[in-house]
Amino acid sequence: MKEQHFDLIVLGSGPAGSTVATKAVEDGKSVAIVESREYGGTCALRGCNPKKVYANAGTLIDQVRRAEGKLVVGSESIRIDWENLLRFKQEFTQPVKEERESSFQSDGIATFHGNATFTGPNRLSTGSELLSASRIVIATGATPTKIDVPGSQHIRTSDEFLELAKLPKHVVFIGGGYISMEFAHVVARCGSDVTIVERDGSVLSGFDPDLVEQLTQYSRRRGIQFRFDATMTAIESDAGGSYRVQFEEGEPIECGLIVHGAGRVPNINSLDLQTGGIAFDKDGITVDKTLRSTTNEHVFAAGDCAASGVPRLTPTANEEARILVKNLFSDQPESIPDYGPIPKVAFTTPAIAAVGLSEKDAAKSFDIEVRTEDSSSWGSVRKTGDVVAGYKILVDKQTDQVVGAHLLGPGAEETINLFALAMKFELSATDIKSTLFAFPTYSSDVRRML
Ligand SMILES: Cc1cc2nc3c(=O)[nH]c(=O)nc-3n(C[C@H](O)[C@H](O)[C@H](O)COP(=O)(O)OP(=O)(O)OC[C@H]3O[C@@H](n4cnc5c(N)ncnc54)[C@H](O)[C@@H]3O)c2cc1C
Ligand SMILES: NC(=O)c1ccc[n+]([C@@H]2O[C@H](COP(=O)([O-])OP(=O)(O)OC[C@H]3O[C@@H](n4cnc5c(N)ncnc54)[C@H](O)[C@@H]3O)[C@@H](O)[C@H]2O)c1
Repeated sequence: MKEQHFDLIVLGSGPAGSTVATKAVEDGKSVAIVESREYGGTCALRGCNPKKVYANAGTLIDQVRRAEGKLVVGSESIRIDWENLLRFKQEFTQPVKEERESSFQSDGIATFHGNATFTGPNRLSTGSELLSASRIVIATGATPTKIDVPGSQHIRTSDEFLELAKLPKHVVFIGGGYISMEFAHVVARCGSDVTIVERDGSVLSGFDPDLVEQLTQYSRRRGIQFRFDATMTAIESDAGGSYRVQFEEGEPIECGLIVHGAGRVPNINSLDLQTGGIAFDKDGITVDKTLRSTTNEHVFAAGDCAASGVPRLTPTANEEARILVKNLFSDQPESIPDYGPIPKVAFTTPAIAAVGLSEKDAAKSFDIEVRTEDSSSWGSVRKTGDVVAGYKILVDKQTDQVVGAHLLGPGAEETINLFALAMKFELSATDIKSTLFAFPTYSSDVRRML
């Protein structure tokens, strides 16, 4: 088989890989991209975007039901039609699958299909082609962590959940992180029973514990059940298509579907990194600050598969790709990602959001003032019907700067970006409070929070 040579080969066509390939070809490099599944990556096909279609349905139903007898009447007849929702979601994902590869090709990028594996420090096989390049970027994303219990083959991934044609009567989510909480809020609004099984004592560990507790109570009122401190021991299936989840302690749970929400790990196992001389550990490909492999000068990594120490999210993948392109062909790579404070949002209904330090970490480094309140009774929130809301803003007393912002409630997913902006550009709490915001909006509540 004849080997094809390029200036750059990119592995993976998610946010990180796509940005790198497109920018490098604009800079006049010969570029190839290899994708093992459909072109488009997780965010566009199996993550952020399709997930948000589902979350929007949950939020819409919730808004209408909460507004019953106040803003609207007759909401009892409104429901989510799962098959219809699936079709609507496919309107967003289907064109990506079809258009992304042809868009690369029209940009002059050579596209390959297959699971890339290293056959040398700068050589790869796609299974049917041999490729080499002076630079290789690994952007292969993340994959669900292995759950090691008998019967684990019955656990469906989030990819499969997003393609589900019919929603069963009872869904169990394993793990209480982003994926489970976001999907559970939709499933509950569809009228199915939902149980979240979490090995720790609470859900959403990256968010403010007090706001998480408020959200957990509210989720219970919306029909979501929680099984905390749970150790799953086995999954049994019966011929009728139902499952029984067994635990070390407590009653088993019968259900029609079990979904994986127990975390994702770098998707690097099938790359044969040893043959490529590329160091890695459980956090992913070992990279220096410029995102170059610490052991192979031809190789860089970005996004979910790189051990860059930041949350595995689309904005961080994009930032890494932007920086990595500057370093790829430089004799002395020196650009480093400017992540700034990274906002995080779980798209539950309502959303929970955070940026900057947690209260615990902030108290270690600063003399902080904690401004916090249950804001469920504030006018902006009450106008939408009965819902939960709260905030916790951490202000450094010495500089008057916000070092952490934590929000729960309607609009939290948007308002958190104001705090990210203010923190990145070191505005003081007084600066933010002195800014006029359009009223009545959720963001105008920020002045009251400060
Ligand atoms: C259900 C879900 C919801 C999410 N929601 C959000 C959200 O709301 N906001 C947010 O910021 N983030 C969200 N994320 C995370 C976000 O999707 C990822 O952080 C982001 O996609 C990472 O981009 P990436 O380019 O590193 O990897 P990916 O987008 O995962 O792309 C990697 C690509 O590499 C391909 N690949 C893998 N191995 C090989 C190989 N050996 N050879 C060739 N190709 C290979 C894969 O098929 C894939 O297409 C969500 C994730 C999931 C699963
Ligand atoms: N809105 C968003 O930005 C968003 C949404 C979805 C996914 N994501 C990304 O995808 C990643 C994966 O999401 P996720 O929800 O799978 O993971 P997660 O890391 O958010 O949460 C995993 C949870 O599962 C628990 N757990 C692990 N093993 C378990 C077991 N055997 N039994 C019971 N509980 C167990 C953990 O204690 C943890 O609470 C996220 O970390 C994030 O990077 C982001």
